Amino acid sequence: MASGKFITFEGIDGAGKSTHISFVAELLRERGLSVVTTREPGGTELGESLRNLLLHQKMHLETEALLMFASRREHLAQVIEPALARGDWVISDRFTDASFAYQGGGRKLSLDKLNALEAWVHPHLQPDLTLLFDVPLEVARARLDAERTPDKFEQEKADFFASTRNEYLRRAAEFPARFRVVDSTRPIPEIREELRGIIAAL
Ligand SMILES: Nc1ncnc2c1ncn2[C@@H]1O[C@H](COP(=O)(O)OP(=O)(O)OP(=O)(O)O)[C@@H](O)[C@H]1O
Ligand SMILES: Cc1cn([C@H]2C[C@H](O)[C@@H](COP(=O)(O)O)O2)c(=O)[nH]c1=O
Repeated sequence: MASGKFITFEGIDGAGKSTHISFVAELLRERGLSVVTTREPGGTELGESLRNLLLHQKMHLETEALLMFASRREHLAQVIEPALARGDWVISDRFTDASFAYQGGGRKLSLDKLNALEAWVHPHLQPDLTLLFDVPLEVARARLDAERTPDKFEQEKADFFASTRNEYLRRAAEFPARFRVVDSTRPIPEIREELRGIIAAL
């Protein structure tokens, strides 16, 4: 049996990543693949409870990072690892790059601590492909403002998102074999064409 692959979607809030998840899942299903879509923080019953705390309650930045990785540990054990072992493909709306970008870049938690948590929680697993939906802050903010009541992260100021975006781009440059940076300022159909090409190449 062909082994499944692990694809993650990343970007600052409002970049447009969630818009494309069902499209990519459908592209894979059209090829006869079994696909699991999930998200972080969340993806399990415990993870969704942690998500509610993480998105709405103020906490120390290290508590925030630890809870992100606690949610991830449960997610890996209950959802991601069993799916990959079955040969399914897994698409996750955010994974560990978000911790580096938000807790590391945005909140300035040391990268050493994040590297240690990553090495503890998933020493041997990395996504096969990470799609980074990249937009300037103003574009992301305008998309969010049009939409919903902001959560704890979405209420952060522009410099937080500038640092978050920079850390995402820094990681994309550090791991070019895994990342594809998608210019998400373009119209949705244009982005979909690019995604079609990326998935075909995978
Ligand atoms: N390329 C695009 N052009 C115009 N609008 C877009 C584009 N992509 C997404 N949008 C719109 O922007 C809004 C935010 O998109 P989406 O929910 O996909 O963002 P997101 O990156 O997943 O945000 P979050 O991480 O906060 O959930 C939605 O209203 C969506 O329809
Ligand atoms: C996995 C993860 C997420 N976050 C932040 C990023 C977003 O602001 C929220 C999740 O909301 P979304 O609508 O699903 O994008 O959580 C984070 O700070 N650190 C993480 O590891």
